[in-house]
Amino acid sequence: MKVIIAGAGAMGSRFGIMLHQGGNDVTLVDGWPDHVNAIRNNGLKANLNGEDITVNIPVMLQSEIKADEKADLIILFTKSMQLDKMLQDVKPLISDNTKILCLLNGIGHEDTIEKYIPMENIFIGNTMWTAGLVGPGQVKLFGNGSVELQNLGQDQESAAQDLAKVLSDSGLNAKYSDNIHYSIYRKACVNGTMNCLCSILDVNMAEFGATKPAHDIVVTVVNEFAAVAHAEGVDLDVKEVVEHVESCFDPETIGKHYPSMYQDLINNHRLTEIDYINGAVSRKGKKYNIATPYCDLLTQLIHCKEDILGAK
Ligand SMILES: NC(=O)C1=CN([C@@H]2O[C@H](COP(=O)(O)OP(=O)(O)OC[C@H]3O[C@@H](n4cnc5c(N)ncnc54)[C@H](OP(=O)(O)O)[C@@H]3O)[C@@H](O)[C@H]2O)C=CC1
Ligand SMILES: CC(C)(CO)C(=O)C(=O)O
Repeated sequence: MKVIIAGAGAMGSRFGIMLHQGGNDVTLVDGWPDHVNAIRNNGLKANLNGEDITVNIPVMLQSEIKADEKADLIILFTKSMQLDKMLQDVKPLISDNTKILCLLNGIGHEDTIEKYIPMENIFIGNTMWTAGLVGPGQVKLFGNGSVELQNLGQDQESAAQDLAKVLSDSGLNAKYSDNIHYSIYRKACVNGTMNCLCSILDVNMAEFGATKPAHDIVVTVVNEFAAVAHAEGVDLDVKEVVEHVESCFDPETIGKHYPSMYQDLINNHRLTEIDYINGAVSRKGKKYNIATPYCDLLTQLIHCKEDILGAK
């Protein structure tokens, strides 16, 4: 299958490597010249569960995209803020049959994708895989993960099942979800707690989980997400979601991971996706007249930290 990874940072590199190793014809597309040049000149270097590997995968800058080769599948892995621009740039690679899979963290990306792609070709989901960008052309990948996905268009369930199989055949452990909006809110609860709190407190997920107030904070934030989700017709099982969030504390699984927001803000002084996670819940709370004080404060604290660190 001809797969384009649109946004080949940490996660795009992980999916690119695994799909390439699984026998797919993968091309990476990214907007960061140093990263693209490093991969082109030296291969994509990864520390995969402790083993150093180099993988040679074709790579191009968004500005180098040509219309001569159409993709079967485009996996979107930009940061939320870059999604619209990436969709505009990959247009030449899209035919009537090209499927688009969005696995970004955050809520509401389908509103952006629908502007460019017909509904029957859109598939959305989320992932518990992790990845870290060490520097241009270099990633660190450890632990296990999973993917959940579903079709947005009607009558596309079998296409979504096929897509899950393509990912699973490459070890990505993907499942069809019959209620992807539930799964997306459930994952957003993980990001709405772990990403901002680890960044503010300067800790990894296991270290946050070991603090006494961690459980109460997680419960309060998840309840705010659940209230807003309910107003949108998605009924979260709060107890189950809290358990899912707290499973990330385990140092034997992904507890030692510093969430992607930490990597952006603390390591690289880059702007964060907070407005698509807790910030989205705050905005929706205002729309539905639901109080979301923890999400409001966490969003503002992350914006304070972006200002303090001069994030760009
Ligand atoms: N990392 C993780 O463990 C996980 C991340 N996610 C989600 O996946 C999506 C992609 O995240 P992730 O792979 O972490 O994103 P990355 O920050 O690693 O990469 C995203 C893009 O940011 C740009 N970029 C990153 N670092 C630099 C830098 N130092 N200098 C210049 N440009 C840079 C590059 O694009 P450009 O130059 O075009 O701006 C890159 O394609 C997000 O929605 C994230 O929340 C989901 C699960 C886990
Ligand atoms: C790994 C995980 C689940 C942590 O919140 C994540 O999605 C991220 O790092 O953004």
